[in-house]
Amino acid sequence: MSSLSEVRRVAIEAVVQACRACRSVFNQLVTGETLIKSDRSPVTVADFSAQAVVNRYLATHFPDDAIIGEESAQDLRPDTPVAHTLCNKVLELTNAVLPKPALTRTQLLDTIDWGALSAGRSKRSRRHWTLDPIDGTKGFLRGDQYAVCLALIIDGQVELGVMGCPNLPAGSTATTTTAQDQLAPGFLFIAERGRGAFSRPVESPDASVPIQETPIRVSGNTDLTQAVVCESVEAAHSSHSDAQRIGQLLGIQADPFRMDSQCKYACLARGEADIYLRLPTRADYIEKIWDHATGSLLVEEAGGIVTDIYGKPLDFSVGSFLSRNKGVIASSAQLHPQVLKAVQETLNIE
Ligand SMILES: Nc1ncnc2c1ncn2[C@@H]1O[C@H](COP(=O)(O)O)[C@@H](OP(=O)(O)O)[C@H]1O
Ligand SMILES: [Mg+2]
Ligand SMILES: [Mg+2]
Ligand SMILES: [Mg+2]
Repeated sequence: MSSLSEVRRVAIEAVVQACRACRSVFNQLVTGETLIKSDRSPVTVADFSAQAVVNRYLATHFPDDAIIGEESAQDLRPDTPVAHTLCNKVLELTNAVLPKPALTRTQLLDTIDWGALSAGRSKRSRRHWTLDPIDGTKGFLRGDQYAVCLALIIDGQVELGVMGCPNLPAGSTATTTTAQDQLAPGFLFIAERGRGAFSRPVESPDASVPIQETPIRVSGNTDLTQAVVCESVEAAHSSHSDAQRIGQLLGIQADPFRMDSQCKYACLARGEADIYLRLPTRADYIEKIWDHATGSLLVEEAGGIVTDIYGKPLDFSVGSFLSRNKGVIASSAQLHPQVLKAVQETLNIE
């Protein structure tokens, strides 16, 4: 079994290289490089490539570990010109960042599907990874925020989280990304259970200078009137109207800070926002583990609390879905009881 420091090192390297693949595609994404999945959500060549990159690192270093990743290679496998073009683009992007030897087409497809192809392992193993190769694909397509999110789960608990946020500026709650932000290195966040949460640039502007990690903490603000609430840009992912009513009840003055992806958890963890609300828009939607595993550990290790709208901790022990939870409320430990009370009053939860 590898040491935790080796696991941490590989996870960081995998996320850094996946961020590199995402960045390289962003400025050149053209029609035909995005697909609409059966649930009507988008997926791009960068999502596939980032999943291939991270899975390749994990499969090479930890061949016995199971992986639950968001994407599947199903749409790249058909013997059609569209699938071939897409697959070739993913292959080019992936091989540009992975160490040699280059993957073949078949190896690429099997690497993307590594988690599913080796699913038997997850039943036997106490530990598995979960990966969202691009969380916030809609943000990525708009040129706004997105995050490459990798987490290690052992016995149903998230033990390690690494989040790459290539477009995230330093300490600004601006919702749109400037051309300058896209040129900056962005931020990478690391959380280890019991060992704290840290921030560093995704890459060093100067390869000869070692990258420094800085510990991060949630905000110490206890004045709700001054609190900043963050929520999804997409109203379909979190109810903006319920959040507005909750904000009024709490006396919050500022407009919500809307941002795509788990960058919201990162902004909370580094004290830039005070509250993250993810309020159900449909009774039948169940959150996926890869949308929350990394971000929730980051906030907890930065001193915050993450629960669902019932006040229950997120339960990562039941497969790919957070089927025992509904919505998310995250904030500093001081603010959480008041926020939870306001959420429950507004949503008529007994
Ligand atoms: N009805 C819904 N409610 C909550 N989350 C949803 C949703 N439909 C899709 N999502 C998830 O919302 C994620 C993006 O979150 P956010 O709005 O915070 O950026 C998507 O991740 P991907 O972008 O990885 O597909 C997707 O999994
Ligand atoms: Mg998606
Ligand atoms: Mg996601
Ligand atoms: Mg995704």
